[in-house]
Parts: sequence; C-alpha cells; structure tokens
Amino acid sequence: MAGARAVGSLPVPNVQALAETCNGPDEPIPERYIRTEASSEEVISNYQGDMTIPIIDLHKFLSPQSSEEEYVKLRSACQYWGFFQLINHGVPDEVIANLKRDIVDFFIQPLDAKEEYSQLPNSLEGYGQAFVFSEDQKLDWADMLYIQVHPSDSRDLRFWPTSPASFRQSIDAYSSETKSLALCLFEFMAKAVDAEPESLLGIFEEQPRGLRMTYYPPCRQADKVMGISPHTDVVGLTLLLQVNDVQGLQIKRDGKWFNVDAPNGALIVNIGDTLEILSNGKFKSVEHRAVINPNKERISASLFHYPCENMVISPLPEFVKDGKVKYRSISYHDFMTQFFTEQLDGRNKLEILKLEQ
Ligand SMILES: O=C(O)CCC(=O)C(=O)O
Ligand SMILES: [Fe+2]
Repeated sequence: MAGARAVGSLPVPNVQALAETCNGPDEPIPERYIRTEASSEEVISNYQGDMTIPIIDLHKFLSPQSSEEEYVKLRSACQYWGFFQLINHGVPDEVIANLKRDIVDFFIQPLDAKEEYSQLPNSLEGYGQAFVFSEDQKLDWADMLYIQVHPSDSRDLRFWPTSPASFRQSIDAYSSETKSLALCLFEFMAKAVDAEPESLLGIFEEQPRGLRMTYYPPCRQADKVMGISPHTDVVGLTLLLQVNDVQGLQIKRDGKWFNVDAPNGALIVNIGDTLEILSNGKFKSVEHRAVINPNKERISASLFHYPCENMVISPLPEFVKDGKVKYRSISYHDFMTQFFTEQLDGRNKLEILKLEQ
C-alpha cells in the first residue's frame, strides 16, 4: 500500500497449508486462530426491501431520464450503507474473467511456487498475511497477495507473479479498465451531495492504487475462525471483486452483520475512512468482515484507491457548506501508521478524529 512499503508484517504460517493439515471436524485449530466473536453476534442473511444493499447502475447516470433517481440512490447508499453494488460498470467481462481465472490459478499452485513472491521485511507487498504486528495478536484465516498497481512506475515486479503466464497482463488490464470507472464514481458521488464534481477527482486522480487478492481456505469449524477481522478501509475507495462464487463478506449495520451477496458481474464499492473525512461524514466508512465457508475456499480481490501519501486529510470546504467541520485533520501518513501499528489500542480510528458537535 502506499505506506505499506514502510510497514512490515511479522511472519506467520501459511493458512492454506495449515488448513490442509487441520481440516477434520474435530481437528484442533491453533489457538491464535480461534475467534469466539465469530459466532457470537447476530447475522442477517435473507434480508429484503429496505435492508438490501443498494444496487447502482452506472448507465443510468448517462441519461437525463434516469440520472436523477440514480443520484438519489447513490447518495443514500453512500450515506447509510457505505457500500453498494455496481452494475453496468463498463469493465469488460473478459477483463474480469481473465483476472479471476489467473488469481484462482495462482493460489492453487504449490506453496513453494507462491513463496517465490513472499513479502519481504518492511513491506506488505507480495504473498503473505496482512497486518501482523504482535506475537499475541489473533490471526485471520486467510493468505493474500498484495501489489501496488498504479502509478506504473511504482510497480515492484518482484511481487508480480509470472505464473500463470498471463497474470501480469490480466492485472494490468484490470487496473487500466477500472481507472476511469473509479474517477467517474468520485465525480458522481460528489455530485450526489451537491458538491463540485471535480472536488474528489482532484484528490484521487493519478494517486496510488493497490490490489489485494485474498484467499480464504475452507475450515470445517468455520464458526471458530475469521477470514478478515472487522475493520473499515483506511483508503478513499475500494472496488471489491468476488473472484469465485463463494460469499463471505458481511457488513455491520445497526449492530448486526449483514451478508453481502454479490450478483455475478457486479463490483462491490466500499467507502473508506479517508472519504468519510473528506466528505465531512456525508459518506460513511462502514465496518465489514469476511467469514469462512466450511467446505469451499473463497477468493476476493480488493482494489484500494489511496490519496497522496503526503496529504493532510480534513473535510473539504465543498462538503462543509451547510454545517460544521466534524473531523480533525490528520496527515494520511499518520492515520495509516496508527492503523498498521495498532497504536489505536482497540479504539476506532475514525471516532478519535470526530469533533464534538
Ligand atoms: O474479501 C472480502 O470480501 C473483503 C476484503 C476486505 O475487506 C479488504 O480487502 O479490505
Ligand atoms: Fe475491507
């Protein structure tokens, strides 16, 4: 990640290999992976009507007949859900299919082939696990391959697999095809709350983007482990692709966890903390997690859109026209370092920036 370059993760066992050794119904799972909270909170699966995560149709913004209604939906999605599913997003099916195929083919390789791309100390790029900063931290049931994809000259090809042979090209194509999509979204999101359409574009255009491909092995005792711990994304915006057909993403709303069932072909868009601050809270960065399937592996790919690392993030005047500034300013670098080094001590990183109103 921009900044992930300066932060390293402690080495921990490969979870895919571990899962193969303890996949019986009663096989003990190492203590560091046992998460009692995984099954202790209510999960809502078959929700309907008002409780459905919004679906936004990008085509509809292009015609005056349908755009008004779509802006209202987008505004409410960003304000109340912090997540939406995007259809007719314009990323060619073939580009998505190629990326999905190559990610699957990468992870099914033997461990030593993947370990050629292992994370190095002081970097989160490469193959390994995310954010392990202490020896007694609980661990997630997942492995990942993380690479910075933009700008092109920041790519560290040591971590870009050459096997499968088309992988680099598939990642490159996905990165370029999603570039204009994200910029369109920034523009439409600003417009949706009557801010200057250029206001967010100016901040995110040409800034770093990173792709995290996450492999969640199955676990027969799925309710005892957690794929990704509850978190909010620090970044501006995340585009999430469900790589195989296994669901597992859950988002928190009114104290309950909701399953997100992504329809085939949709991208899931997720607002990060940076965008919540920039928008003065008009957009919400919502807590989410990923749970494990007892029988099947799950794979996802998160494309993170960062602001400039030197930037001081604070509410943009465009988004404060009608009220008070709700967040303290913080440099993006400090914000992210707090997160990666767990200086927060369990406190929510956004809450501590909120100003008394
Ligand atoms: O795998 C998922 O669905 C969620 C991944 C995620 O939250 C992240 O990469 O930040
Ligand atoms: Fe996330």
